[in-house]
Amino acid sequence: MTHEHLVIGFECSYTPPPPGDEAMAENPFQMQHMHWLRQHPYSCRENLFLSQETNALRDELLAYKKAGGGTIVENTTTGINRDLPALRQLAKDTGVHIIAGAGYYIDCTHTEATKKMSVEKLTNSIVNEMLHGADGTDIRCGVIGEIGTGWPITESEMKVLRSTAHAQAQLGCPVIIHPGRDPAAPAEVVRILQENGGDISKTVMSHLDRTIFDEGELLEFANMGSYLEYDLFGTEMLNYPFNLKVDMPSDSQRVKTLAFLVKEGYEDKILMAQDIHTKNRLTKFGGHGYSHILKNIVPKMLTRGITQHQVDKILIDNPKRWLTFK
Ligand SMILES: CCC(=O)NCCS(=O)(=O)O
Repeated sequence: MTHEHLVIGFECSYTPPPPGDEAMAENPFQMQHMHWLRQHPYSCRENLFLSQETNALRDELLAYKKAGGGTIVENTTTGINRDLPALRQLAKDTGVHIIAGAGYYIDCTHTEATKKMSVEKLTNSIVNEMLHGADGTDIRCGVIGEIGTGWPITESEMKVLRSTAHAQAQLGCPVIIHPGRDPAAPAEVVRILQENGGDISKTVMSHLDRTIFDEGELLEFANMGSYLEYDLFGTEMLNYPFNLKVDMPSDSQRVKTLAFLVKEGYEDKILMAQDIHTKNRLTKFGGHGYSHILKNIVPKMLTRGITQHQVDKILIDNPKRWLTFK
């Protein structure tokens, strides 16, 4: 899985509940609220602290391993409460390889100190997280990202993008991007990375499921050469609170889009994940858990014209190639 979170505090994305449901914001987390939480995952404060569920996460990772999973890229960057010692402990306890992410999430999580940093300083901080260790530990990150960008891209996000490209040019390492919620956002980020010496063939564009809907626009973007990541498998909701104009696709629609991209020749560029970042998605609380793709989505893909060989490319070969330093 190339885009997951295990230990994350996502309070930056808190969104007030719809009128009439205000009390849900502070309600303790309860099983009887699970349907509501699936529809409004960012409107109950307690749901945003996946980091409180270390024991459940250990069980999740053991179940993931049993389902055939070997590695998880954990994309929690500075701003959303990265906890590298906790990740190291989870990896030791379960034998699942966990690859941590370097760099910074979206603008609203940048501190004043981060906003004041020059591109050179930001580059050095990212390179340091990759080569020597992050957050005062000796734990080195294995990818840059998820690097957070909004729409429009802010000045501070622009500096982080430029420093990401400079760090990638130095290290030959994998990069993963969280684009803004506009169909034009992914291409704009790719252009900025390219102009600053980034390697697009080693860059993942995340969250395409909620970003590009038109097939022509998708092919145009695919042609720019990044990996194309569909990473919200398991998330089905009526009203997507971060952009009410967007209809969040179902898992069946996601599989249809993957089959389309495979038919168009992009099987070497597709990546998949579940981007779990709230508590309600854990199996402990009746959610789909980290094994959803392996257990439920792969069998569906095989019934929709995607071969086992192509599934292996998407789940094994493509992640391996992306994660290998040049
Ligand atoms: C930290 C998790 C994250 O950024 N997830 C993306 C959610 S969405 O923007 O695709 O809704």
